[in-house]
Amino acid sequence: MTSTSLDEPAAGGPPLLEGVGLRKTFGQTPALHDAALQVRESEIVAVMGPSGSGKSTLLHCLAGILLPDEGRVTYAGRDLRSLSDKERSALRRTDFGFVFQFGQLVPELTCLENVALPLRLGGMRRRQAERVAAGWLDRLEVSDVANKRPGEVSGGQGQRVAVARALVTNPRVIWRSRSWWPG
Ligand SMILES: Nc1ncnc2c1ncn2[C@@H]1O[C@H](COP(=O)(O)OP(=O)(O)OP(=O)(O)O)[C@@H](O)[C@H]1O
Repeated sequence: MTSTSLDEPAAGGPPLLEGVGLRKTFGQTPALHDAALQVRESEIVAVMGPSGSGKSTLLHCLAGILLPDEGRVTYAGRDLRSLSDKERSALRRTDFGFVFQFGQLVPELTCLENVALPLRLGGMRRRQAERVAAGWLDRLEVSDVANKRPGEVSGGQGQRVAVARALVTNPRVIWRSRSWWPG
């Protein structure tokens, strides 16, 4: 598994997000072995590697979704392990935008409600949250599916709705998880 910076990182300054010495094992299966990654403000990074090499596990540890067995993750100078579950959830809601590989949208909600969900969870009123969400659906060119449920839209439309939901809170870190495909 390797990481590549896709642009010139902002010069100097500490990394916004850093993982050091990360290890994670699921039962007998080692997923991460001494993994490390640094991301600076405004930097775009691709993590590449074969299926099962630990990319999702790495991203989940860096985002505080999973706690590594060993190692440290620091975001904006704060060690994620020092935060409570509630604080880590709040951080994910406000600072991280995630586009998952599968099953990311809530099937019972319309696409508009899915995009508005992070804002609603943050306490925004429905009408305002849906107005902001509608703006993102428009930017992603999927306004026409706003009132459909995820099961009624194409795979590409669903991915765009998921991207809109990841961006709706203006997060500082955006994750896009997708399997590497050889060839
Ligand atoms: N919840 C889990 N329980 C048990 N094993 C797991 C779990 N999640 C991941 N693994 C195992 O950990 C290893 C790394 O998985 P991970 O999902 O991080 O790989 P990946 O590089 O993201 O794969 P892909 O490109 O196929 O999505 C694999 O061997 C996988 O089977």
